Amino acid sequence: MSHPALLKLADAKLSLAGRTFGPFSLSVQAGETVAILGPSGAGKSSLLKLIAREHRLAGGSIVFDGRPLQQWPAAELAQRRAVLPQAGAVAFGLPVSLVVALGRVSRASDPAQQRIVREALVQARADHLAERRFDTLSGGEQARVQLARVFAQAWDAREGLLLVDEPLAALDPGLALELMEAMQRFARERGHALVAVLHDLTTALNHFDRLWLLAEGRIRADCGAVPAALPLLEQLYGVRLRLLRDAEGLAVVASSASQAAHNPQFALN
Ligand SMILES: Nc1ncnc2c1ncn2[C@@H]1O[C@H](COP(=O)(O)OP(=O)(O)OP(=O)(O)O)[C@@H](O)[C@H]1O
Repeated sequence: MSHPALLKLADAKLSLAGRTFGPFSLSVQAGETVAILGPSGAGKSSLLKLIAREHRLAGGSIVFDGRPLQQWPAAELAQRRAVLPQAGAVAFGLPVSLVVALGRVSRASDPAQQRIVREALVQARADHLAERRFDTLSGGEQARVQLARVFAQAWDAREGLLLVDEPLAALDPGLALELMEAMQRFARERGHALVAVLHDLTTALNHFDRLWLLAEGRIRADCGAVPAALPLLEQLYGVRLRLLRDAEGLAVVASSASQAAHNPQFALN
C-alpha cells in the first residue's frame, strides 16, 4: 500500500512580476530525493521558494504532511523543513557557530543546541571553521556552514523536508561528493525528503531518486533519475549528452552532436 505523500502540490501556481509559473502538480514521499533540473532562468529556484513558503501561492494547493502549507505555524514549519538558499543570498558578519545556531531559533528552549551545532558542523565538514567569522570564509566554506545550519535545523525532526538550491556549486569535486553523501545520509537516517536544485547531471543521476525537469516555468517531465532520462535531458537543455559508465556509477557530459553520433560506445541502454 502506498503512503500518502509528504508533500503534494496540486495545480500550484506562482506569479512573479506578472509572469506565471506552473501549474505544478507534484508529490514527494518521505525519504525521497528529487533533483530539480532545467536551463538557467527556467524557474527552479522559484519553485523551490514556493515549496519553502518564501513565495505566495497564486493558485492551487500545497500540502505538507497532511496540512496546507500556508496553515503551518512558522515555528512548527521551521522545525520540519530547512532551506539552503543559493550562495550569496545570505550575508552574515557573524561567527560561524552563531550562523549554525540560527537553525535552532524556532525552539523556545534548546538544551541540546551546543552539541547539535557542533555535530552539524562535523557532518558538513566545517567543524574547523567554528571560530571564524562567516563573511571571511571562502565560497565553499560558506556553503559548508550553510549546510551545517540546515542540518542543525532539521536535526531532531523526522520526515521533514530539506530544500537546497545548488548546494554543491562552490565545492571542489572531492568535497562535493563528500557533502552530497553527507546530505543523503542525514536525510535517510531521519526519513527527510531532499529536494535540490542542481546543474550537475552526474550528481542528479547518481544520487537522486527522481528528476523534475523544468523549462519556461513549467514541468516538462517528472521521471526516475535513470539513464533512460537522457533523451529528456538532451531536449531540456538542447544539447547532445554522452553517458559514461563504470562499476562505480555514471557520468554525463555535454558533447557536440557530431562527437555523439560517431561514438556508439556511449549509446544509451
Ligand atoms: N522575485 C522575483 N521577481 C521577479 N522576477 C523574478 C523573481 N525571482 C526570479 N525571477 C525571474 O524568474 C525567472 C526564473 O528565475 P529562477 O531564479 O527561478 O530561475 P532558475 O531556474 O533557478 O535559474 P538559475 O539556474 O539561473 O539559477 C527568471 O527570469 C528571473 O529573473
